[in-house]
Amino acid sequence: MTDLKSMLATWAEKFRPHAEGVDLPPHHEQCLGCGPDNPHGHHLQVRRYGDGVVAEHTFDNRHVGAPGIAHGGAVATVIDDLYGFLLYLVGAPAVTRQLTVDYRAPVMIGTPYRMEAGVTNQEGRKLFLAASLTDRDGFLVATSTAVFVTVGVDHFTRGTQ
Ligand SMILES: CCCCCCCCCC(=O)SCCNC(=O)CCNC(=O)[C@H](O)C(C)(C)COP(=O)(O)OP(=O)(O)OC[C@H]1O[C@@H](n2cnc3c(N)ncnc32)[C@H](O)[C@@H]1OP(=O)(O)O
Repeated sequence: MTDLKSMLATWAEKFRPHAEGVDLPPHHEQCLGCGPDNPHGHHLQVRRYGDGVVAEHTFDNRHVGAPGIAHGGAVATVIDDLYGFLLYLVGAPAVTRQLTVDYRAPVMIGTPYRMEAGVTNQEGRKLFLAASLTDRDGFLVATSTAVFVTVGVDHFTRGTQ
């Protein structure tokens, strides 16, 4: 279980400007999307790309739904986590309030995809986000939108005592 205090201790290093092209730090070691120590996780590696973020990702047999095809929930998980890296650029923690995925074509197991995400609008605490998943030929296989709402540290401490 990730210790909340140690996660918070890393925030100053995370929620700050990051250089273009450099790997962004995982949310925490056990994060389902990006944690390097989670054996069930996706181990997503994400870089800053202009005002957005980008990742190359390949789903494996742990994430299969229909034979040979990534489970839609696994795809949504990775997109949701990709959005979480935009928060470093925004400079504030936030959580997913709404997530939509338009599955335009099957996401194949063992096939590398490029994922991009960016902030389309910000209104008060609301962050409006968008993402896409394309194959090596640039064919669009999925698009997504999300609303994240910024929260204070108390959001993460609630229910942990
Ligand atoms: C940071 C380190 C970790 C990062 C990891 C990132 C990757 C993973 C991301 C996740 O998986 S997060 C986990 C899944 N999400 C949650 O557990 C969130 C559960 N929901 C909540 O805790 C609350 O609903 C939430 C904190 C999001 C909002 O509750 P609040 O009571 O603080 O706010 P409120 O409901 O009043 O909404 C705030 C504003 O957003 C607006 N809003 C809410 N839902 C909306 C929506 N769907 N569309 C547009 N606007 C929306 C709402 O109208 C309002 O606008 P105004 O401020 O203008 O009045």
